Amino acid sequence: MNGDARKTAERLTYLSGFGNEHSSEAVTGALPDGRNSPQRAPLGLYAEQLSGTAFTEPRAHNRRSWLYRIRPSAAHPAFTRADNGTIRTAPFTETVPDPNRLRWNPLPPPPEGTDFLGGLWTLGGNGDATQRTGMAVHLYHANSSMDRVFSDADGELLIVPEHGGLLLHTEFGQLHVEPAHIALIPRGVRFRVELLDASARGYVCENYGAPFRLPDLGPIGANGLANARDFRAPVAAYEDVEGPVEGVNKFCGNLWTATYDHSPLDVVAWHGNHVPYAYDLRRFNVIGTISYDHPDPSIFTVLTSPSDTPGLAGVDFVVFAPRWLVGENTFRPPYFHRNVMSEYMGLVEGAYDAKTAGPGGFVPGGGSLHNMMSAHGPDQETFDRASAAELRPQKIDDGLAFMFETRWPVTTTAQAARAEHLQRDYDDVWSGLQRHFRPAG
Ligand SMILES: O=C(O)Cc1cc(O)ccc1O
Ligand SMILES: [Fe+2]
Repeated sequence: MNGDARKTAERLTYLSGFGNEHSSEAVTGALPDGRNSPQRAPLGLYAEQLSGTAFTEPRAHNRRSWLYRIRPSAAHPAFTRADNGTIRTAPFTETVPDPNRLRWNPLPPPPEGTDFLGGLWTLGGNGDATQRTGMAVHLYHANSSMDRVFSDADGELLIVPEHGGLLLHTEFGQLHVEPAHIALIPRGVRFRVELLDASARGYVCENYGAPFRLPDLGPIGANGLANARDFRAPVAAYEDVEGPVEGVNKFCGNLWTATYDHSPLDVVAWHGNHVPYAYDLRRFNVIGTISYDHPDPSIFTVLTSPSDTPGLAGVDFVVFAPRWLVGENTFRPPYFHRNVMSEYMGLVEGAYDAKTAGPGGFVPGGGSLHNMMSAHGPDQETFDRASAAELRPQKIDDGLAFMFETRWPVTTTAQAARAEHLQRDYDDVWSGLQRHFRPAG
């Protein structure tokens, strides 16, 4: 337990909103007035732009921030290659794409002294980081805080803690996340992860494509799903540390390291819209049927990374949050289906309404992969129970599951395909489904 860090974490204040032009200064007067790059930036700081989209992308999607820092990021020696550990990056070519339904138990505990970066373990993904397409699914299990600073040039990181609180020290300031929260670290933003508990476990979606944004709401209207004001951006906070600090950079799939002679988390003020966020998934405004049928899970989209085809996401982040089920004459759990999209699902707490809970099932920290067109849906127990249930209004409040849903099939890494914690009997959850057909009615 890290008491001091927890106190710091609990006292943090934040800026509200998603995609705004935020601005923050840790020292009054550090932000230049009326221009981004004056001849001499205030307080002897260096001005630096960090781009999240091409300069020329449409204004509505353009992402960039201006950072005012003690030293410019350019002040570093050459990077040299470091061991990639258990991190893999797209293209994923270690195995062939698998049409089977796959499910894993949680990652086993790592050796003592494993930090967030060392504890990152790639399950699989798609696309190509050098083409800025696709995504990766990683898990993490760590028992030590980072004393190095990480940045990912390949994509943005959506962190979904399942166990253990995290204090994220980023260039933009600090963010505190606990299980049932998410953190979003944009491409290239440097950060280190301090653990608030003895260990930390969770999931990471690495998005190589367009930055995650809030989905359009269409006929839902101007409010609902994840409300922008519930996203929290950090206030500026800087480390004024002289002395060696290791910086690790993931670039086109490989880790590279350099020893800085100062902390690169030295941003005294910033403004812009390419910023990290935290969001509490319990704030998600769940919308569902108040008449009949089970709505498609797109209604639960928190964030989407669009591709070049409207409506076809590179990856959607979808949450199955506590909600009421009231559908009349309706099979209420997720239906049987074959989806053209590929679905990786994880569980933050409790149980999921399409799967029986318990050891050997879909458990917190575990995950399932239903690749495109794979036939899946409720397991036999769930089907039998829900087909016979009395359809009173029913509150689902015993779990928090999520899905990374992507337009491309997910190819697993060799370590995921061979993992000890892969459930080799997963198909059995559907094997007991009986025929009930009565041609005579
Ligand atoms: O497979 C799953 O459990 C995810 C899912 C949930 C749902 O409510 C409808 C479709 C779907 O793929
Ligand atoms: Fe599904």
